[in-house]
Amino acid sequence: MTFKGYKLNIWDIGGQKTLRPYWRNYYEKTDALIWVVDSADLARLNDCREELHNLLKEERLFGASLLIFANKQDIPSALSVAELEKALDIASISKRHCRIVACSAVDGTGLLEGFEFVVNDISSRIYLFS
Ligand SMILES: Nc1nc2c(ncn2[C@@H]2O[C@H](COP(=O)(O)OP(=O)(O)OP(=O)(O)O)[C@@H](O)[C@H]2O)c(=O)[nH]1
Repeated sequence: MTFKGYKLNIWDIGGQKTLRPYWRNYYEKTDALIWVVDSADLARLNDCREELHNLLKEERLFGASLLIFANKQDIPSALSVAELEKALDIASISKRHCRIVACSAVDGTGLLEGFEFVVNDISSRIYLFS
């Protein structure tokens, strides 16, 4: 995908438990993590928080920008960004460029805002070190 003149190579990696051991195959040279949360699925929030915080311990991902998409905002019962920040303990994520953006993959809300954050954050890093 090309966005704002940058070519993005994006891998959609399944979140199911059986697929999680394969996540490690994608850590090398990853510039950004996009963590998509089902904001309407309260039952999986604890698991979601634990997996996210475990993933962030991975040394090879220390430099990666983190975008959290609070997806499914089109569903009336979806948690707000503020509620998700609390449930996922986002405040404890330090030393990392992190943004949480409300979105809906169904109607497209928030997707541009999220990708703009990712691309701006990565590009500012690239220019800083080049
Ligand atoms: N209402 C609504 N439904 C959505 C939205 N995004 C995805 N879905 C639905 O949620 C279901 C699961 O979507 P997937 O894209 O398969 O979810 P996934 O997270 O990629 O699943 P894994 O790859 O197994 O982790 C599908 O029925 C989608 O249509 C959204 O923003 N709003």
